[in-house]
Amino acid sequence: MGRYRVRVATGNSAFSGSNNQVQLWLVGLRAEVELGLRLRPARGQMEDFEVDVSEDLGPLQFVKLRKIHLLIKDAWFCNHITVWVFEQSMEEKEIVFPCYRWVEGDGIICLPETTAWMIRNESQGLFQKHQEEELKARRTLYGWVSWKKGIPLSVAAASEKDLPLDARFHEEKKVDFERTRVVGVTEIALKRLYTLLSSWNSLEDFDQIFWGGKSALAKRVRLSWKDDDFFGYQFLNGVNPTLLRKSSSLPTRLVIPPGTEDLKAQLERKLQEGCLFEVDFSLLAGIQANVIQGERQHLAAPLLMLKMEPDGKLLPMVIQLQLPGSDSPVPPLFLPSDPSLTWLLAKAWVKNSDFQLHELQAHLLKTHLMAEVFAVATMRCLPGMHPIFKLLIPHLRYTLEINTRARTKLISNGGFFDQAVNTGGGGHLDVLRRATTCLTYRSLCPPDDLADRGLLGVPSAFYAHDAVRLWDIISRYVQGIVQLHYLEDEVVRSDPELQAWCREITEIGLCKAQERGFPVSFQSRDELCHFVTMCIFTCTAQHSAVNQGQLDWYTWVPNAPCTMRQPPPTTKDVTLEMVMATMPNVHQACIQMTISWHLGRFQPDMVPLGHHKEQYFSGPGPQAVLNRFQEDLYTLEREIVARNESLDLPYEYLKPSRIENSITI
Ligand SMILES: CCCCC/C=C\C[C@@H](/C=C/C=C\CCCCCCC(=O)O)OO
Ligand SMILES: [Fe+2]
Repeated sequence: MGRYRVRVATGNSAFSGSNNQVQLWLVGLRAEVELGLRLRPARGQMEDFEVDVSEDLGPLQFVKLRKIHLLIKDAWFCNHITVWVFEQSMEEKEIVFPCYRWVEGDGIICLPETTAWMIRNESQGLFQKHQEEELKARRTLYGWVSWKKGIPLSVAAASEKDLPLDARFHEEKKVDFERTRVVGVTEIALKRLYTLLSSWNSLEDFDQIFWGGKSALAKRVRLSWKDDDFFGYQFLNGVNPTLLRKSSSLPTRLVIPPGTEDLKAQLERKLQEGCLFEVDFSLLAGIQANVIQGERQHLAAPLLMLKMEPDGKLLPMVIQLQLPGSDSPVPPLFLPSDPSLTWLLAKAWVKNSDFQLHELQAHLLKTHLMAEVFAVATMRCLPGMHPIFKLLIPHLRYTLEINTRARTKLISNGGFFDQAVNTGGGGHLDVLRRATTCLTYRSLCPPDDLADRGLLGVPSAFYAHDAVRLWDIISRYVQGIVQLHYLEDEVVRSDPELQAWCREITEIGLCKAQERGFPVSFQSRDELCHFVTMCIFTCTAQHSAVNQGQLDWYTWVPNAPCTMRQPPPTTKDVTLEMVMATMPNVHQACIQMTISWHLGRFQPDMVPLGHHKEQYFSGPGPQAVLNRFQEDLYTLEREIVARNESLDLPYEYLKPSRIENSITI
């Protein structure tokens, strides 16, 4: 018996309130009581009321709530319920029941109090029963589907409308997203009209559709894209810093034609000096090129060799556009000393190939589709009271919807890839399949990946430096939360939901990825922390590193052409007509610019890394860990700002304030 003050907190997004009435119960260890209230929750409001309860409820474990609709069903977004208990001769005690979900229909929802997971073993199985019922319902809502064979599984939803309400964009996000789509489609139409009667026979003609440049760096790209150091820089710190690797030997595919022995000597010297680097696009070899509006597009599978200069500049040394084969046993090598248009076209072929692997492998597969697997497995295996659910859920916001939209608008039949990309028309799916077969656990963990690629400690590798710093900061955050809940390794080993989650990701979502180093169980807190750090890094920092740069590096189309309309050159006499006949046409270029802006622009409702408002945990321990996380991020922010001040090209994509807390675009 005692007096209780109850606070009902409603979400702040549009339509979060409800005209339906809400009924509440308090459930204690010894009894439960219906509070007899009928409140209509209002958007953004916290509504308090007090009740005297005659029964001895015992320690509160759940709040139960039900929305009652007479005529119209009106979903309610409940943030949380907080209860203060005033009992005789005891000081007031605050108990929080997090929700952060839509309450639909008229079923009863059970909210466990935030520390429930810690006391679940002593509480007569009440929590166990709740967890089982919750997961049973979640497994119905969140199903797996194989969208295309050979790539990670996805959520079972033909379009975003089929997703559960809790996985949908909130109103503000949806309105902004749809508005941007309309703006983009309108811009394409206007540019088509504007260029109908104009010439398209010089590289400067791309200016006709480059309206003002969507960013300062995009304007710089337009001015400097032809420069070799600017070209090389992008493989270190551009929109795709994931392919560059330090050479440990001359690649076997690099067949040196007779008469170019001095090139071989230069390469070997750079190799000995430890400053030879390479980017190999062999993954594209043999991929079927797209046919766009009846016009066959073309693909290459380049190898690019670069040298790291003492001043940190990365300069291209040689480009081989095709793998040696029966029809071309010694493919021509293109050099900086070639005629300027020839060398420019060879570099353009490299950047077109980089566009394919960036968007399909680095961006879509290694961030979006990985995050989707984490999201579906989390919803299917971890109950809301589980500490790893609470740790991860803020980093999974909106990902299922943005990925579902990508499947219906970008990589679908008739989508962006089919309309304007030379791997479109099905080749893009083969690239995804090939990339999936070489998707290792190590490649998703920067300390391992960058060590394997020889990029640790390279002074001008700013992505590499910032990625390792962020990894360490996120790792400390994850360890802080894990150590509060798993006091020894045995607790990890004996957590059935956690082990099921691990298996669901590796064996189901990633289709038996244990062969590629992914774990099928966690034997220690360290193993758990490493994996969860990878999850959060992938959903935040890594996506930021490969998404934001689309706006800066892809809106000046010649710098990263989305398609190539003529075969790669096989001789050195390249004309401007050949270059313009190869580059994307006006329509394709307009589509590329619009999509790059749509995906790379700053999201108005973005939540910066570590600054989500939802409080899934409570008590001083988790709050102290989160506070330390935010402090570490702010320290890194200041470090990056200071470093960037001395750079001609600041590297901004891993500034914590620019990293979104989840993949939402
Ligand atoms: C530029 C190619 C991107 C390839 C896919 C990589 C990552 C997925 C992407 C998500 C996009 C999701 C939806 C975009 C839909 C835009 C459609 C606009 C035009 C239209 O409506 O037809 O990550 O950002
Ligand atoms: Fe993205």
